[in-house]
Amino acid sequence: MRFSLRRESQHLVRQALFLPEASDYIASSATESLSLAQPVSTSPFVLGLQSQARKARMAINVGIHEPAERGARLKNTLIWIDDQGNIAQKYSKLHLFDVDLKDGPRLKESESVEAGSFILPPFPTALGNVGLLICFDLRFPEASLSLRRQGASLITYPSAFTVPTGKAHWSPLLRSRAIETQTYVVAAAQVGQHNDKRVSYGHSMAISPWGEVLAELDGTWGGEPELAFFDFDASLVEKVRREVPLLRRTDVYPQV
Ligand SMILES: O=C(O)CNC(=O)[C@H](CS)NC(=O)CCC(=O)C(=O)O
Repeated sequence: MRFSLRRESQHLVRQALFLPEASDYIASSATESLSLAQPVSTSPFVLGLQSQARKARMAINVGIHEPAERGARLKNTLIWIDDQGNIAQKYSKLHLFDVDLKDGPRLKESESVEAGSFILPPFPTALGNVGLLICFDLRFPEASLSLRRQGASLITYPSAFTVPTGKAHWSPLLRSRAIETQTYVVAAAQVGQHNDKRVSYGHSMAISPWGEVLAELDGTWGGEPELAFFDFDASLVEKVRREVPLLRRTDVYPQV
């Protein structure tokens, strides 16, 4: 599932493409996932995207797997390829998805993945200051609030949500993160059946800092990747923050 973002000015159209978490592959076991991971610098998948970004002069945000430095582990990593094709930023998922739902699925991300250890400070792009988080990170508002405090105007959550948790939580979580941080939220999502063990909920979404759903894809895999478009407007971020100032009571609760 693909997702795109467009910004237009009088003489210039700048675009960025947002792809889901684990866009390189979704494996059916920890062992298979470990065997498929490639270093970012030599991964044909990543090199191909870098070359496309360079040709199209378009930034690409994409989730991939990479081998961890130590041991037989992976990192669940998100990279920002700039419009010159360089890997400009890299973030690894902080919160690992270990769940055991009675009616399924059971997933233990920590069996193969080593958690990241830092929040990447938001970085300037044609779409304002972008903050990177991944999928299950969506359930931890501390991370997005920290990015907001550090100046983010857009936060991405590339995802591969499960169907039951997606039905129950996906849209309210995304809208809550956008409303409480007053940032754009972009969540490109895997969709459909990957293998015997994995199905993803889909419903890629872009949400405004006011909480409005600007673009949404459905939860069905039609055999071809789909694109949704929205426009980024930096002045809307300023407007929402000016109209509804969120002054925190950090004398009462901790600042994150
Ligand atoms: O496994 C891979 O290769 C890629 N990683 C994922 O798909 C991850 C870990 S299993 N999925 C999630 O975090 C879903 C979160 C979710 O569904 C929720 O928070 O409800």
